Amino acid sequence: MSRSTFVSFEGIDGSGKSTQARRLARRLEAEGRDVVLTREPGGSPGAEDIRKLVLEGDPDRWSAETELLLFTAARRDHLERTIRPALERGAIVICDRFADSTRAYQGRTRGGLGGMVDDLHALMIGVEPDLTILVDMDPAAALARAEERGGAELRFEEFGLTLQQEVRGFFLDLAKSHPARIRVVDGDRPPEAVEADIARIVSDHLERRP
Ligand SMILES: Nc1ncnc2c1ncn2[C@@H]1O[C@H](COP(=O)(O)OP(=O)(O)OP(=O)(O)O)[C@@H](O)[C@H]1O
Ligand SMILES: Cc1cn([C@H]2C[C@H](O)[C@@H](COP(=O)(O)O)O2)c(=O)[nH]c1=O
Repeated sequence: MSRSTFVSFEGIDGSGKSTQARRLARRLEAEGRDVVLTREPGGSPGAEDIRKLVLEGDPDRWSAETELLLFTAARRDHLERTIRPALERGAIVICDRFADSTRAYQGRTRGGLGGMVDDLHALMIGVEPDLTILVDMDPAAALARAEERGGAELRFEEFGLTLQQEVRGFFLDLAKSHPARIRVVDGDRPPEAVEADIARIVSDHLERRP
């Protein structure tokens, strides 16, 4: 019987995904569980190289289609080298962004390549998280946080608030159509309060898994 679980975090830039993914990993490790904390794009040596190609430098370097292929190539390598081996040994994988980010950014708001995103996912990835935590918050507040943090991704600046609002709306719609997998958490609260909600959702999920 497999005890593996695949949890992803999604949300707009600056919403607190990485903070909460780290907190969840620490909490589960403290319970003595085997946890792999990873991220996308990235999470394997090859995928981290692709991350640099796609996120750094001139944002117009790649067409929308090429960018989609790069994100998909990174995910395939990440899946083969990090996610699948961890799940096969029964670990809990916590991934900061996964395929819902491609659906949002390349599929809708940036690339408008929805059909191609779905086809490539079916052909090359074929895996969905068991549970997705959508950290939801107002984009203006998230931008203020990211600016305070410093070193905000170039992509965030390029997108601007209108696009982040669209991404937020897309994620919320996706959550409505996948209520069993995607759980929405209000990210605009102190980190401890957000963490407590996520801990409750994850521990319910772990108790109920087959
Ligand atoms: N609940 C919170 N309240 C206030 N500040 C927060 C909260 N959660 C995270 N932060 C701070 O906001 C900034 C962005 O957080 P974080 O990097 O976790 O977001 P993210 O969603 O992973 O961002 P990105 O997608 O841009 O990488 C960091 O400086 C972090 O310390
Ligand atoms: C996985 C994935 C990510 N993106 C975008 C979303 C963000 O703007 C950056 C990643 O930055 P983060 O600080 O690591 O959150 O990349 C995307 O457009 N498509 C994807 O599939």
